[in-house]
Amino acid sequence: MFTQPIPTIRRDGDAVVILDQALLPHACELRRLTTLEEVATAIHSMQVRGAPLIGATAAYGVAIALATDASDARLDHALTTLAATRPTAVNLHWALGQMRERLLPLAATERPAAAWREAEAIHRDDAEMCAAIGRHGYAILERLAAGLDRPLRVMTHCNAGWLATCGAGTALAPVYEAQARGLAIEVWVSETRPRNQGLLTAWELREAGVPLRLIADNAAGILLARGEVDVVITGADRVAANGDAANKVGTYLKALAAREHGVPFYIAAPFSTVDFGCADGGAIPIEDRGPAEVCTVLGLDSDGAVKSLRLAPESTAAANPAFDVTPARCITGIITERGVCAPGRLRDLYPDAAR
Ligand SMILES: CSC[C@@H](O)[C@@H](O)C(=O)COP(=O)(O)O
Repeated sequence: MFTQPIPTIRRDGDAVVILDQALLPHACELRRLTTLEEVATAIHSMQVRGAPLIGATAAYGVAIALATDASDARLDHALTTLAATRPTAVNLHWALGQMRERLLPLAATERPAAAWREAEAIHRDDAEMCAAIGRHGYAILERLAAGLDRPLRVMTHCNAGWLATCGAGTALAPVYEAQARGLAIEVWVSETRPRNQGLLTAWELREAGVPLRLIADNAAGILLARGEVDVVITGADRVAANGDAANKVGTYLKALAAREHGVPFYIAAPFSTVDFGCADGGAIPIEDRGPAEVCTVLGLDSDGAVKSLRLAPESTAAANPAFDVTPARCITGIITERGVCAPGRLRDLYPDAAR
């Protein structure tokens, strides 16, 4: 199974150590989180990011919160605090729901150890789900590559690689599987303004030796129109019951262009990203992260120091919807750990799901 070059999160006694993604790809630092408040800040500020990783981190946050006080009131406080950190990725709420369900029936004395056990299980399961998504997605790539005398060209958006999960990633898991099996592949990576998660994708692919080309977000249309993309695969932060999928802002435009030019468009996501409680994409809450991220950019100065640079004058009005919703009609299929399905057929894969 894929091994993360640096664990995105790991337990360290009664704390966790995270890879701080706020500085990547310019600086690689680990951070130890020891309190509920530190975990909540790490999620909100995107030191940890990516729907599956946010879910696992929140689960560890509950375990950290219960270390000294495992009363009902403390559990409730931890769940409420963590639930308020980010609204769109449903994995957060799914993981907190799992923790609540397991811990609430237990006596307070039993909860701390059980909380760590459950958080570690969520962590482990996510890595396994990524591996299964990789295998199912690989079958699609292998089929599309049949007969080609050049590498298969995959386009992705945002970062849905190992950095966004506890394993190989979601959208990038099939890419890593292809690399492991020797299928020639190259990846178009869009920069993903305003937080530039595409730079994280470029970083992890380059480190892994997967050929890639970084593009400005707006270059996706011309590449799809020219026939320079064989397939688009992105992750998701929440998939509604009808298959509409919320993902990083900019995904929708890629899906529209892919449809126009007859290029297959796949969403890769585990069960923890599926929300049967949302009938369609209109019910998915979209995070607005405020104007500052749009008006600034993070980079390295000529002395090699990580700096935030102002792009637009201080008083410039800006809007920053962080996600958009791709309608099911623009999605060729959803790659899950249980297999691939048409967007409207998720229930067939999860007949046992309550929510
Ligand atoms: C594997 S998570 C889904 C991704 O495709 C993507 O939208 C994402 O990384 C989440 O966004 P982020 O805002 O960086 O936490």
